[in-house]
Amino acid sequence: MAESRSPPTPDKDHIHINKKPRLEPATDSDPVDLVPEDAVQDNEVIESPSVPQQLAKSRKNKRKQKDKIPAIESYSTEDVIYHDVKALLGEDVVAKAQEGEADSKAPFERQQELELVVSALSSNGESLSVAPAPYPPWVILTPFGLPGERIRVKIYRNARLWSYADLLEVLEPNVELRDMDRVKCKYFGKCAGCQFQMLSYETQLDLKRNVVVKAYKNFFGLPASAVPSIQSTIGSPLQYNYRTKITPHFDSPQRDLKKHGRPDNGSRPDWFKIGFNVIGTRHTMDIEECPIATPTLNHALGPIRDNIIQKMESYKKGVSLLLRESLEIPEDRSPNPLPISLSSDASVDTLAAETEKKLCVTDHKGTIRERVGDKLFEYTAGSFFQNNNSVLVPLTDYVRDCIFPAMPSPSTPRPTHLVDAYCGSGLFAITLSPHFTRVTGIELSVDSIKSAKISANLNGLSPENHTFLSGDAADIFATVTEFPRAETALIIDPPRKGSDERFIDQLIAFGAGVVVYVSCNVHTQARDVGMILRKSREKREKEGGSEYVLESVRGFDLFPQTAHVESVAVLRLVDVSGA
Ligand SMILES: C[S@@+](CC[C@H](N)C(=O)[O-])C[C@H]1O[C@@H](n2cnc3c(N)ncnc32)[C@H](O)[C@@H]1O
Repeated sequence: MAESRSPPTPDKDHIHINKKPRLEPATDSDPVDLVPEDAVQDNEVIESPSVPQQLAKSRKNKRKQKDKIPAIESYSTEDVIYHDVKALLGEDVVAKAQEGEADSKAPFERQQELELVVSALSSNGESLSVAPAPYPPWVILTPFGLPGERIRVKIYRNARLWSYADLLEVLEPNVELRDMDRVKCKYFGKCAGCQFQMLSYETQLDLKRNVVVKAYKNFFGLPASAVPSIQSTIGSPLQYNYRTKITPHFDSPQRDLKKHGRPDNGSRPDWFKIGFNVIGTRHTMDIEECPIATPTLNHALGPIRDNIIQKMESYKKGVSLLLRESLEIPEDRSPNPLPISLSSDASVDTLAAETEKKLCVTDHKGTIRERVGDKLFEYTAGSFFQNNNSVLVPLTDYVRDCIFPAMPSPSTPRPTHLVDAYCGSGLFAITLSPHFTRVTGIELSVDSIKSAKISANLNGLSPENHTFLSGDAADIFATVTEFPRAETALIIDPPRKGSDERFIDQLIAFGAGVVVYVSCNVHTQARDVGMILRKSREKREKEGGSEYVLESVRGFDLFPQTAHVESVAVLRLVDVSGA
């Protein structure tokens, strides 16, 4: 899951919002080649020149564009798109285009309008369409299009081998996939938060499975035979009203206040927008409610917005707000009593959880209390915690079941010790603690480690058997030398960039019996899992003994209605000598 584990959601944190460039979709790094938004009017009608005219015109800009298009960083969003584009155009075609440097010669002008037929969806959720003849091999990425649909788009940026476009119109919808009656949000199609509201939930889960399949195909680095069949994606119990944290933002109102003043009746002027980004841009759109956020947050949003509008003059800079749901914390800080009906029936749990009083915390330093099954967590509002509470019991139960399979092989020892690397506020360490005699977690954020210790105490876990250390994940191995290695389960849950070689080298040297790798970025997960398997084999070939095998990989849906997928990979140390 992520340093900010969030997928490309409405709440991309930024405090000062002065520039308004175009954004690359779902990028991990800073956007590049940004077009000043003011230059592009959404409803501007551009007359399309003929194809030869367009090609001639674009030649003029070729050199300029090439200089501006940066190299693709491995495992970045662009790298993921590049692999999707390669699959669509064909490796040979791409190699040829790269040889002749045709990959940087975009055949389109910005703002050019085109009609396209969508071929596939990218791993980031945009539609992919191949430019029709006589254009050279080129792909156009457009949000909200679906495979098989005929769409009208407007190009807004060119990259190597592909261009980004806005969707203007769906000319022929794919009625098997698209049902606009499913859409619950009036901002859908413009807001950057959700991509999939028009799809059935089953289709969303299938698409996410496909993202995992492609990630292990493109980024694993070992033969496909080392990857078991990717299992179906496990869904979220709540598919709307699940987000327990949102961060709407607004720009500094000062310039517009000077220019336009404000309405006498104190209402919000049209130019002052409090909300999330318009897709593909850093323009803020005004959002009064967000159907994927919890009712508590939506309820709080209205008064928070009203208050900001009243005090508008006092904001000298843009602000990123924080709205985070919390259980009410008793004055004596005692644990909240368990809901009456915690049971194996998830719907009953949901009802029970709904009976607990919730409130919205807006102070980054405020304390959040959250329940996951029968465990309580306390953490600082501004620090990392998963944003979909409804899926946390299924997720932690699933990780538990992977560690303790229903039918373990007789030669596999039962884990008794748990190491939770990148533990955050101790989600896995604390929820799984009843199944282990010793638990230890490590985490870079001192604040989160403090929270993990507080939460351990809140749940009555003894500090002797439950230790939490702040530091780099790789340092954990030196502190657990007395843990029985074959009986140790290791959970890894790094940020989006994945783990690193130093950690993986020590993981291999330590040799925990089972490793569960949870990740909000399946592409870096695939890379790291490939590295673990390769290094483990090298060690076994040199020293003998056991080697890790990849037992299972499956997606988890932490963010319904968006293209984001969490992935859980399970590796077990097995004696392969007889194999
Ligand atoms: C995706 S979060 C997972 C947290 C936790 N497992 C959970 O689910 O709540 C990743 C965590 O890794 C931490 N982190 C990042 N780099 C790290 C490192 N080198 N060593 C230890 N922790 C790190 C971040 O602070 C963050 O809390």
